[in-house]
Amino acid sequence: MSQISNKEIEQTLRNSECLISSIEVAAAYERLAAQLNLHYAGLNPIVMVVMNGGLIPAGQLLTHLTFYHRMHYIHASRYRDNEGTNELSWKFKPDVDITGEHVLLVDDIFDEGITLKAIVEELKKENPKSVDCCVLLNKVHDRKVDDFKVDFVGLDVDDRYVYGCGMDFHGYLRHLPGIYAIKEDKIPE
Ligand SMILES: O=P(O)(O)OC[C@H]1O[C@H](OP(=O)(O)OP(=O)(O)O)[C@H](O)[C@@H]1O
Ligand code: HPA
Repeated sequence: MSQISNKEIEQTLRNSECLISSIEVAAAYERLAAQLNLHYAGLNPIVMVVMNGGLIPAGQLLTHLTFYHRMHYIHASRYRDNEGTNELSWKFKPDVDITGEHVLLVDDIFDEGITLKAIVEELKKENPKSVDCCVLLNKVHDRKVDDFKVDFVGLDVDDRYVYGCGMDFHGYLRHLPGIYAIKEDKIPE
């Protein structure tokens, strides 16, 4: 992803509105961690971070976990092929044997679900004991992939392009501690 100027980023921040505050996000991590702590108590799972977006949610969640776990990462991204269909491009497949293991995927957002559905399908080929998905955000719309649901959701978010908490605006602003979107009247035509 190519660089954009600091001026453009500052303009973006001025045109942004906060949809979910850092306080609400922090509370969501605590709620999610409480659910995960109940579910995984004694199960000794592998927590697999879906890079890049899952990095910050996982980092925040992991400090609240009370069950023993190992941490790995996976890197896959959606792209549109020449036919306009969504494909998943693998950048890093985990180099860990997950056969017979409980696996918890952690990502930032469940949008259409293309990414997590494809990752889960791929991981299931290795016969893990379980594969579950935890996301900070669920984007609310009716364009989800068929026959797939995530298991642990922090918060619902409106059907807008959002950034912060791991999610990027042209590769930037993943570090923002709340969830932001461009103000409706500032979205370019
Ligand atoms: O539910 P979906 O419609 O599949 O979209 C969600 C996925 O898209 C984003 O990743 P992206 O491929 O943009 O890469 P990134 O993690 O590097 O931002 C996000 O981090 C999720 O993994
Ligand atoms: O709204 C979004 N923001 C950032 N990355 C994303 N990937 C899917 N949806 C989004």
